[in-house]
Amino acid sequence: MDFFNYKDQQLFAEDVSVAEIAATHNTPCYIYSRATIERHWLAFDNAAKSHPHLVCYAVKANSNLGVLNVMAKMGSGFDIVSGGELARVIQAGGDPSKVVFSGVGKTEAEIEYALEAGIYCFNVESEAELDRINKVAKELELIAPISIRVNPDVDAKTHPYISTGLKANKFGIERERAVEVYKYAASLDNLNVKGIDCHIGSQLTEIQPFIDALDKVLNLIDEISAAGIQLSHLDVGGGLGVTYSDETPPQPDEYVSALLERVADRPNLKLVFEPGRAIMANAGILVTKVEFLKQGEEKNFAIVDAAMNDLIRPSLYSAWQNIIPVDANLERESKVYDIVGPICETGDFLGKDRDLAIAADDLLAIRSSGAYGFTMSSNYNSRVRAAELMVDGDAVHLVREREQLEDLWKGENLLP
Ligand SMILES: Cc1ncc(COP(=O)(O)O)c(C=O)c1O
Ligand SMILES: N[C@@H](CCCC[NH3+])C(=O)O
Repeated sequence: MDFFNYKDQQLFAEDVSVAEIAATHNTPCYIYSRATIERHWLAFDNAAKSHPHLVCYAVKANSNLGVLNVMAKMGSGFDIVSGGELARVIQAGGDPSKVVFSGVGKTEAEIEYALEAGIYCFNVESEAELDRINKVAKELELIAPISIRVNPDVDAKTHPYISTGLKANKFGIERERAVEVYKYAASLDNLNVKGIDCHIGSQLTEIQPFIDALDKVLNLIDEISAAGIQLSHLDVGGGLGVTYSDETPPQPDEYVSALLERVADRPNLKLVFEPGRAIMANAGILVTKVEFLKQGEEKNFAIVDAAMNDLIRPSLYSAWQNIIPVDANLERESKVYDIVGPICETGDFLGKDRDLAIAADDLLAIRSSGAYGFTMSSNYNSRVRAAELMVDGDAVHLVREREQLEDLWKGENLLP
């Protein structure tokens, strides 16, 4: 079921007309659907019911407090990569004891904050990090729960910028050295070695790389166990892809079932999932208004009021996201356009060569923008950041106000 759909050729978010939201809250704005978030999160959780598990939503995909609050209310765990994300989880009512802390560069201050908050586990990426966590835990007279992220050297067959499980990537510990590093971790007094972790990349559209990585990690768990270290959980990371155009990734329940099959003979090994994109991407759209249509010598441009600072995926990864009219009932001449923003970069585009029937002042919706949309936005060109709205049935909640131009324009005289 798609909660962003046309009714009488008008785009709706659940029960609310997108044009009405744009009229009230202005553009560009992100609109999220609560029902979609819940449906996607539950797809993971329900599919894993038969096995001990924890779904830890990857906060980096979308850290809006309203979004986190929807997840917290369902009992979700969270995968974080900074102290800032932990603060947001706590502010949104999330349970710190269900938080896993990933990332290669945790600072002492972040480790201290997470230890005091009582998180579930640190996913550790190097020996130097083990030493740092041990040191901070000792100073606080606490024991830090840890997993080690292992790099299984599996090709995720995704965009090179978002592939993380190859030897050439900065993430995790090489498979060959893993047992040795586990022994080292177990020798440190203020660490509790609880689990193992792996994450091979994002936007994976095939199941096989996940299975290959899992099999390698299960093998490793046996080796670690033979070395006298018993692990109680396996964090399989995130990375399940979504449909942006014609990709056919496995559905969350297929993905979870395929992984569960491999651990059926390990009923005490808790599985941790870290999905981000699969929950949020298609739970959000970015709405933008056409400012001008411009005829170039070789191309037609639709200059819109959203830009690469609002949604950087097309510029950064050449990502394709569907762009559709909010009102599909307008009489317009159809042309092929590049949809571009006002930023002073040739790379500032949201879509290229799109067949659209539009005119100035029309509204467009950029689909699949709920993940890695607002969280990767910036103030580049001193542009204000978009508002974020959450639709819940027929109610619309402003879950983050648009930044105000005045705040940017006030300026202070910083020179003596
Ligand atoms: C460690 C870790 N976990 C989870 C995720 C979430 O990934 P995705 O949004 O692809 O599910 C990422 C990002 O790729 C990650 O680096
Ligand atoms: N930001 C990326 C995904 C990176 C995943 C984070 N580990 C995207 O938009 O596709």
